[in-house]
Amino acid sequence: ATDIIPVKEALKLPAGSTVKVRGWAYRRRDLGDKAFIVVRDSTGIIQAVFTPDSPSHPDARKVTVESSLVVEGTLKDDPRAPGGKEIQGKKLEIVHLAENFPIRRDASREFLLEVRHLAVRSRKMTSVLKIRNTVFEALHEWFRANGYYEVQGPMFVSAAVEGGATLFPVKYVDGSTVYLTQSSQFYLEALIFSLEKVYTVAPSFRAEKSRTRRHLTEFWHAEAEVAWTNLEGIMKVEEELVAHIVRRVLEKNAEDLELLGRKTEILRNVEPPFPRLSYDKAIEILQGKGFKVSWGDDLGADEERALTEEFDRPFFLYGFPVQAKAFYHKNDPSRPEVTLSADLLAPEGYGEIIGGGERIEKLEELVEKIKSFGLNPRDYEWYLDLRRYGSVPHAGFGLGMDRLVTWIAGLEHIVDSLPFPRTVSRTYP
Ligand SMILES: NC(=O)C[C@H]([NH3+])C(=O)NS(=O)(=O)OC[C@H]1O[C@@H](n2cnc3c(N)ncnc32)[C@H](O)[C@@H]1O
Ligand SMILES: [Mg+2]
Repeated sequence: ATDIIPVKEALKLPAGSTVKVRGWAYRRRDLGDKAFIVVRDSTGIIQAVFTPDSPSHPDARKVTVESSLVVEGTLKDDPRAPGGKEIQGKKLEIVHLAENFPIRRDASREFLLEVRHLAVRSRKMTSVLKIRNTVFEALHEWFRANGYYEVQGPMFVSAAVEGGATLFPVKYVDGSTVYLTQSSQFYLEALIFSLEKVYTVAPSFRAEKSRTRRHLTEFWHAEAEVAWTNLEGIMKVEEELVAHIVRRVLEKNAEDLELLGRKTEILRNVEPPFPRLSYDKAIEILQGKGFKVSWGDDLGADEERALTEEFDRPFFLYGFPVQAKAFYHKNDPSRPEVTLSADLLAPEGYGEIIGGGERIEKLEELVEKIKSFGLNPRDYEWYLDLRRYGSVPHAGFGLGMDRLVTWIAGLEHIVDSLPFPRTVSRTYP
């Protein structure tokens, strides 16, 4: 009996080989009395043709798109077929005859989101998911190879990390109101007193009102925290990590990047050290480009997009004004109006993929900062405790995994970077 092999392996065999593959009918058409079925499995697609002399010909003509099946036959070279080979079908087992598959080639973007549970079968989505897999795998690989411990923070939390405006309140079992986590940062800061270098990969939740191509309401957030280090130290971690991830995708997903039509030259520039641009200089550049920005303003997607035009690789934007960053950022002692913060911006218009910096390690300074932001120190009691018992200089960052995948894969919209996106207007399927 012939063993079932992946489509990708079958395509490597010489003409005349007997092959057996299984998967789903990706395409289906009849040409005269020949029944053509393009079989898809997780490794690729291959065309099979059944002619009237094959006992399976009647079944082949019954096959509908997305029917699950097993096909056996002899390989023949055919430059017109995908992968340059075609199976001369001998045997066909229909595992399940699909009902009328609702996705057509001209399906709208909105419809494809509505039936995302079926649209994930597309070759584009399959390639994106393989790239996403490599991004997550490479991130864990780098952290593990560099002495970090993987830890987990809670998803139910009691206070905002990144401002109250994007908190999702949840009615807890005891009737109290808690929130979905915006960031595991504070919990990582607690854990460095045990493990010194920690990271986590978990969902974070933001009730973002803005409909943009880079905001989700639930996104995958890789965060790290490192004791004894500073802004420069954490930027070095970030650039080595991102360079490692991009290198791995270039190594392992060349075919996927090609299927997506992704030009990869710029990804080959992703080697440390990344350029560093001060916020001051960024404001000058933007004003020079005609943007109506003044020093102190936060920078939005348009401003970031304009800045990325100055670079052909990811770059750090550092030294944000105090009022443009969250309360926990440490003020620069030599210039108290700015923080020891840095965002990492991806080129080609993608903008911010990482936010991070040095944390305030002195109790009094942190209490003052919390109050100056109009927040109540009592809401941050346990976080303040971390400054009462052997406080240390420390820094960390948060990397948006979906944004990173969007940039590396060269996607139009962040919703295309993960299987089941959650946005302002979508929580289905
Ligand atoms: N441990 C830390 O220092 C992380 C810090 N508390 C934090 O949450 N920073 S951040 O708000 O800039 O978010 C970090 C990154 O998280 C991503 N991010 C942030 N918000 C979103 C939304 N809404 N959708 C998708 N991705 C998002 C984006 O890449 C940001 O650069
Ligand atoms: Mg940010």
